[in-house]
Amino acid sequence: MSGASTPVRRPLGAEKPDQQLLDFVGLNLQVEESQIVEEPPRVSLAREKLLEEVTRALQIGVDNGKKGVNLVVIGHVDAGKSTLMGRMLYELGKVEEKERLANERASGKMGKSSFSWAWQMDGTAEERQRGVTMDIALNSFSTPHRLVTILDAPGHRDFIPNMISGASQADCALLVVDASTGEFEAGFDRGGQTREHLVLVRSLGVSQVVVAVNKLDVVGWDRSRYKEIVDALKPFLLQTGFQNSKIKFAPVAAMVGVNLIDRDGPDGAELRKWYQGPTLIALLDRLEPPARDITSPFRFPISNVFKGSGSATGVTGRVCSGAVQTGEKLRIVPGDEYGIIKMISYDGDNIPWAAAGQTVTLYMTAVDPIHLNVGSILCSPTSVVPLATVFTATIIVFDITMPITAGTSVELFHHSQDTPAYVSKLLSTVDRSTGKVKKSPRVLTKGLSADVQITLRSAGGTGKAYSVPLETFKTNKEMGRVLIRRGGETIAAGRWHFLVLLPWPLSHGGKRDDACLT
Ligand SMILES: Nc1nc2c(ncn2[C@@H]2O[C@H](COP(=O)(O)OP(=O)(O)OP(=O)(O)O)[C@@H](O)[C@H]2O)c(=O)[nH]1
Repeated sequence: MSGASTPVRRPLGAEKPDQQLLDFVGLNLQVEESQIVEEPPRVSLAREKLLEEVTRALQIGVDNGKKGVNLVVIGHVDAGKSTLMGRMLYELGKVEEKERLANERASGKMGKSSFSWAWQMDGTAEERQRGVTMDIALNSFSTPHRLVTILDAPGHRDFIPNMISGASQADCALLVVDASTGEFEAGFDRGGQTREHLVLVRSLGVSQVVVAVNKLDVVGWDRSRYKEIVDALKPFLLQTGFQNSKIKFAPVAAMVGVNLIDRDGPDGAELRKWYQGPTLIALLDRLEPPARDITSPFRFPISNVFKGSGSATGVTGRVCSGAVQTGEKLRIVPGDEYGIIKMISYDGDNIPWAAAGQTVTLYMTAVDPIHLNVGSILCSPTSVVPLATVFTATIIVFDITMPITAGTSVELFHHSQDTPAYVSKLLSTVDRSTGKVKKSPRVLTKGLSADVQITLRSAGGTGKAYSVPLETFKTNKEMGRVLIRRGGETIAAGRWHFLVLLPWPLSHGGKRDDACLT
């Protein structure tokens, strides 16, 4: 089973290296970390009290009443996603002038000065050398009413698995399109990532989208070009399932910082002649916070793992459901291991608890880091997420050219995990316009809705089938969504309905969701 992404470069709230440990290294007196026995922290609130406090805090919001939202930044390769985010962080005072100058100098030295803003987000040497984002970059900023966690996704089709991992942690999407001649079309045509990203995020439950029509400086702030792009995108967005009221557009130029925070100054003069609408930041400030399922059992799919200080291991992800506090013991699925939360970090601050909808880092102790993997789920020990190897799902087939038949090999994406599988049975199709059901179809073609059975393949040479921690859509929406890919192309999105569970002891605590059969 392969993890979709590499360790996060800049985890929210990542700690500085432990100075005491560094001193020991310097003196050649380093003690084995396993010898340092730390007393794990204890929980401070009873469960009812914790839920009361979480409910109250979420109602009033954090940091002077700000509500948190998770925003995935999507779009075709080179649309300007990282530049937009880098520039926005600077305009919002999240990037020091000296850091900006350092990026400008260093990118200039490499002959890549046009990427100097993107360097704020694209932190690895390889990304900077190639001028492409490869993995999800995490960052955050505040608007007057929102605390926005941003997940800057790669645009290149080779890195779609990383993009899926980012999108599955998001509540809203910021789509960046390149307005320059021919470039919008290249991204929007079949095979471009504009369409694919939009379909993917919508299938993963994202229902709000803000579109930044970028690089308008390149086309001389041509109003008709802006309108042409809005007119082309709007019907597609509606068709993909976004509601009209949840779609917003803003004309911008990320590179020169026009209409991000304001459009004052000479660079914004042309735009001011024909645009009086909101700035990009004003649109982001109105994003609706997600519905938070804090009373369901705790579920936390791990999207990144890194070494924290001392004996703790940092795991980053978005809480799908429930709430936890420091000192709580969590079960790691798959496997039989438990760990204890030593510390919780949100937007760089240590916080006492984390709840559904928040992207946080949990520093886990009392567990060997070998058991903490990208794609694993941390969950409440009293309500363990079941493991499944065969299940049925209702899928919507995307715009494919080669039909799906029984036996088709696929890659199954669930949060940050991709697993080899195959479509073992075609159960039925439903005509989406007439509602007519057809049993046992022979093939599935584009646009169909179908019930299929999916079986995970066996792990290379072991003969033992893979299993994934999942729940039916009815039990937990965020744990019940799946994307199906074949040969680097996303061919369908689905919802789990029925799990054939692994026998005890592999699936401790799991229950058949027979209600979903009806
Ligand atoms: N003229 C102009 N160029 C821009 C603007 N925004 C971005 N660019 C340029 O477009 C190129 C690509 O920008 P990136 O920010 O790396 O694009 P990206 O979408 O993050 O790319 P990937 O993440 O690799 O898909 C860079 O050379 C930027 O300088 C803009 O508003 N105007």
